[in-house]
Amino acid sequence: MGLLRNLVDRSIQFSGTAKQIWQPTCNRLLPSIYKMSTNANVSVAPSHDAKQPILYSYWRSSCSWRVRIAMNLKEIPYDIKPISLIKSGGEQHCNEYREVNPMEQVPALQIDGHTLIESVAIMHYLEETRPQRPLLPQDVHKRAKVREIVEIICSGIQPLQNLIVLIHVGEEKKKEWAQHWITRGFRAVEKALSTSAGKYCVGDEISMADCCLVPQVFNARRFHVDLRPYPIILRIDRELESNPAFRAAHPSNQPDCPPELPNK
Ligand SMILES: O=C(O)/C=C\C(=O)CC(=O)CC(=O)O
Repeated sequence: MGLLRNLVDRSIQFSGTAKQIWQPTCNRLLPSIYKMSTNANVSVAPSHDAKQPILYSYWRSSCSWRVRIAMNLKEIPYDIKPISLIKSGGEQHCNEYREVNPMEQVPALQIDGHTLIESVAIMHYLEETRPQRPLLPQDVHKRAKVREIVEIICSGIQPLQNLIVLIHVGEEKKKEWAQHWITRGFRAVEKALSTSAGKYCVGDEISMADCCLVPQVFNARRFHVDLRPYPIILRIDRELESNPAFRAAHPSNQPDCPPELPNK
């Protein structure tokens, strides 16, 4: 399996025709390969095992992605139930899903007989019930720093550039709008990191802040934000790129990722 995984991992270095042929195959293979190595069960149907958590997720929802990373880091087995935010006007708005998440957003997590919504609340629940591989530091000041970075991203950036807001802003203005709010927030994140970062956002241990940062960097790239003014953000993103828990949670490794990635 190590060899196969290595081969698939290396496919991201391919370019041109080789990439066109190999990449769709990889997109299909990766979920099962990562499933073998990270416990993330990516079957589309809900699990028959009532104890197995179900994560309602969309491949490039950054909020779903945060939770996928946290689940993978803590090695919690789970099934993914994809909710398409775009198909037929958005499956998140259908009556059945509104019962799961009245906010009509992803993620939602069914776990321990409860349905939880809101990615940060979910990460805290996981932290409190599954303390293995902690995502908050012991030191109170470091914990405050983690929460500060989480808050900047999850309250100060992402909600301003999420799908419902961009639909409201309109096709013509959405890129500039997203760039404005991401740039404003990343200035603050970079400043926070200048005193808190070690190898990762806060010191040398991966925390909730890293679970939130990496998906937000993906969004920044999607909206063509100039990331050169944020060298610490870029360094940490690069550092985490090869981490198996982060790789398995990446949009391109999700069962609902389209074979041809949309370019906007
Ligand atoms: O594929 C799409 O076009 C629709 C939805 C998204 O991107 C997800 C978001 O709303 C962005 C986010 O989670 O930050």
